[in-house]
Amino acid sequence: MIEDLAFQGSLFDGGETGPDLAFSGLRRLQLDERSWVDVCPGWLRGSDALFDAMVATGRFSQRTVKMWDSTLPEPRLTAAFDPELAATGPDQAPAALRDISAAVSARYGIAFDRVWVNLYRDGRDSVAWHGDRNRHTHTNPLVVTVSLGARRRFLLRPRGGRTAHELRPGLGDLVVMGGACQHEWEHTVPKEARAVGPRMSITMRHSAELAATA
Ligand SMILES: O=C(O)CCC(=O)C(=O)O
Ligand SMILES: [Fe+2]
Repeated sequence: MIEDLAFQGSLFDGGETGPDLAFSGLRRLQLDERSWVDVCPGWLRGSDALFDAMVATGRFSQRTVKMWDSTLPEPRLTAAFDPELAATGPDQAPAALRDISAAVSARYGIAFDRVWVNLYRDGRDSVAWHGDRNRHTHTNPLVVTVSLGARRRFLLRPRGGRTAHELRPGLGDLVVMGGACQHEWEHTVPKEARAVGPRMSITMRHSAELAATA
């Protein structure tokens, strides 16, 4: 099944993988006075090759989530990677992860050293409305997402409110959530009834605290 996903991933954005160090086309969506989302369409060239290389690591698995009294399988696959160990260490992660992490770290002035990758196999895979858990350990954390493969809806709403923004990241698009986004807003990748190809999201977070001025 995973091999099928790799094949389908190769239909979109071919060529050699590399981030756009100029971040050309980046625009900031100001959600309110305290929260924002940066969007840079097509930021990662050759995103297909990375999609395939990530699948080939064979590191994806299905975690479980606790819902009230029961434990359920999460409706997506996930894998953790250490960008420092990319290509060299036992992690066997594609070298592109290190380049991506270096590029966003330089741009945003903080080391993105925590990498989680999500694989939405089809429209049945999803993630429910949430703010990322690093909001409990960090003030106004930045959360970077690089999307590979098919476009999926990515929605934002004020915590507990109505959907206010819809993005459709895929194909190497970069999305960065910042300001109070994790505290005061929620995001989701909802299930889709129509046929959708597989999408992968590389999420990067920082373990250090941001400088007060950032
Ligand atoms: O797949 C995405 O773009 C979002 C993933 C996400 O929100 C998360 O893993 O916390
Ligand atoms: Fe999230």
